[in-house]
Amino acid sequence: MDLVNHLSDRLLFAIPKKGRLYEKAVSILHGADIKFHRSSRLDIALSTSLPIALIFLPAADIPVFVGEGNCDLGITGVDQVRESDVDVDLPIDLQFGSCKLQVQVPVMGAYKDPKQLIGKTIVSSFTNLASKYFADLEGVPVEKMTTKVKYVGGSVEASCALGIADAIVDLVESGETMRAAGLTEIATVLDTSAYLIESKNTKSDPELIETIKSRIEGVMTAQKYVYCNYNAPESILPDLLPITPGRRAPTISKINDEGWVAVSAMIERKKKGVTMDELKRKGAEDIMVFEISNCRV
Ligand SMILES: Nc1ncnc2c1ncn2[C@@H]1O[C@H](COP(=O)(O)OP(=O)(O)OP(=O)(O)O)[C@@H](O)[C@H]1O
Ligand SMILES: O=P(O)(O)OC[C@H]1O[C@H](OP(=O)(O)OP(=O)(O)O)[C@H](O)[C@@H]1O
Repeated sequence: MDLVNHLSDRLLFAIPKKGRLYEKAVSILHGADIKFHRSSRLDIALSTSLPIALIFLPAADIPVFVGEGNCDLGITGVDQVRESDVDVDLPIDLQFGSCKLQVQVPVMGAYKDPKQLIGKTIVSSFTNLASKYFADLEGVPVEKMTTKVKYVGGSVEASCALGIADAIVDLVESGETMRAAGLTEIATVLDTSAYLIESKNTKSDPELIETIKSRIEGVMTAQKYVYCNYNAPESILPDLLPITPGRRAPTISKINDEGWVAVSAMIERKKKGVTMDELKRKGAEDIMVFEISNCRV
């Protein structure tokens, strides 16, 4: 099939083809009802529900494709955007892929402060960010700094033990990889998470871009909130409504029981246990919580 000929009037959306961001990025597409079928080994998939072509690319290449306008939208880590130094918009924090880019040194070694690494050798997959960090520490432009920054594409954490680095700059989430390699962090270069990124040079239909963004925002909201419903005597509503104020306001409905009402409101998922406890304590009954599979707010 000549896929490229089908792309001209489609919005191009770059998605990580593998690695840490792949599954969650695809689950956001599903949540946003962007349907597609990806044939095995094919890096382009046409959406069957919207005029979108999904382009599966390495997370590290996505900022450049979006920055140069080859793709209209993308999903990747802020770390990759900053490393590529491209000018793109970052409209939505997708609330996954959170980690820190950190300076790491051998636990038993002499280095306790990043300034002690000036003039030493640093290994990283993020050579631009690492270079800028150490140039700032030295107070000179990157071209004039004495610290050497070398590129390694993977297993960066082995570099100190192998004797090719005094320190590394690498991503840390749980810290397991770092600790297993006998390293500890002494500074943070960047906090990162996955974002929807948007080209500043897109020629795609602005309405379609707004639709996609609004759907993805809906997925984010559906993940953040659950729907809470309870019955209560109308007389105690002043005690209960401050616990469930809703995003805009709670819905209050009459029920077929004199003096009683039903209340429903979106509540924050992470507070649902505490919210239900408090409602019960203050006199609410029949308290139920439902998943929100999707929404527009
Ligand atoms: N341990 C982690 N926890 C959370 N997010 C991470 C972690 N490691 C990487 N990321 C995020 O995922 C992005 C892609 O990292 P990943 O290691 O999956 O890269 P990859 O090179 O595309 O895949 P692979 O390592 O399989 O070759 C990173 O730029 C970062 O934003
Ligand atoms: O703090 P942790 O939870 O251990 O995560 C950190 C590790 O995750 C990433 O690598 P990944 O496992 O994706 O493989 P890679 O080294 O091949 O990039 C990163 O490069 C670290 O090595």
